[in-house]
Amino acid sequence: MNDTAKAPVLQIKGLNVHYGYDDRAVHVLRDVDLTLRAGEVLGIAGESGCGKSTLAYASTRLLPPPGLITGGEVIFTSQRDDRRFDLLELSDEELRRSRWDDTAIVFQGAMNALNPVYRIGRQLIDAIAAHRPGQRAKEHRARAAELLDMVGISADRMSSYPHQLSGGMRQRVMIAMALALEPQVVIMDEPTTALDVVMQRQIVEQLTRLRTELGFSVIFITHDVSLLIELADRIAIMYAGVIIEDAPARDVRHRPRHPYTHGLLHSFPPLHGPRRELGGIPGSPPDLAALPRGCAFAARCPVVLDECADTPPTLLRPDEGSPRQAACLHHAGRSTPLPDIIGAR
Ligand SMILES: Nc1ncnc2c1ncn2[C@@H]1O[C@H](COP(=O)(O)OP(=O)(O)OP(=O)(O)O)[C@@H](O)[C@H]1O
Repeated sequence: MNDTAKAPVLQIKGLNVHYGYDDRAVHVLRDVDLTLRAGEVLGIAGESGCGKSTLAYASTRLLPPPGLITGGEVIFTSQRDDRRFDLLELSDEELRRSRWDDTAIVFQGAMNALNPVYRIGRQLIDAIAAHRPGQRAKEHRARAAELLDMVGISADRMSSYPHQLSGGMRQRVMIAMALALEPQVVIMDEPTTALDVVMQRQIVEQLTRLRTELGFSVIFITHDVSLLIELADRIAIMYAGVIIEDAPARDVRHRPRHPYTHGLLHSFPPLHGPRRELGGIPGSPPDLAALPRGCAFAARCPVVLDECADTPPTLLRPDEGSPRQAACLHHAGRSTPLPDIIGAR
């Protein structure tokens, strides 16, 4: 089955977020469209401040003030029954029922969200019991032990307090908690960033295995595109609050279309394969409160054209049915195969 043939499980459509109110509000997410398909790992990468966390929070209705969703839809389509709804339209009660059961979230620094005064077994059991009140305590306990085992932590650790576990183990407990109710979608925002490379690698491998075993879909957010290349089926690159490239991971790796993607790839050492020269991207992202009229990346772009200053590029497919999209004037209106402009220069 090709990438676009799988059923969509989460469709983010025209999502807009502002921070602040009145004429001082800053438009942070601008018309974001993104589709997560059944069983897929969709990676989202971009430098700090480009809106990745805002996207995760907004699409799960967890955006704290002064963030405000100012437009769009987040359609969840269950793969197990015939439920289909816009998460942004749910009542608080409906949202409470859907959260963790349909969509679970592991946030940045989630390992610090464990309560220091309760044993980890207790915290897992409480989370399961809150959503499965019909089950017996014995079943909750067995499920908690099974979940810990799934993430490679022995069940006798149930009686440990969070401070008795390493950072990597605590993060795995949080992943176990997210998987407790067998959600169909798991959103992970920088789940491995605070960990060392070895632990990061172990968690990513574990996640890949669990995804295959349990069949959930993942949105994995990180600033490290090299990590996504290992893990994701598809990668969306964000810059200044918009998606600027969305393509299968292998295409992002071998033939990035957007000069920003190309720059990101040369900002992190690859986890595998030949070494490449690390250049980084000179300059820094623009102030979202004062975006330029044309392409937001123009000032940093190594292949900028004159018209980039005035014409904002839109996310386009080279042709109907292509799994790739890029928002760059170099690619606008061209048919496949797109010339690899960046490589050619
Ligand atoms: N509470 C807030 N009030 C005002 N602006 C905010 C607030 N939180 C975030 N922003 C702005 O929104 C933009 C996007 O931030 P966001 O945290 O979503 O980016 P990110 O890509 O996840 O970055 P990081 O990787 O550093 O978490 C940034 O420019 C930030 O300054």
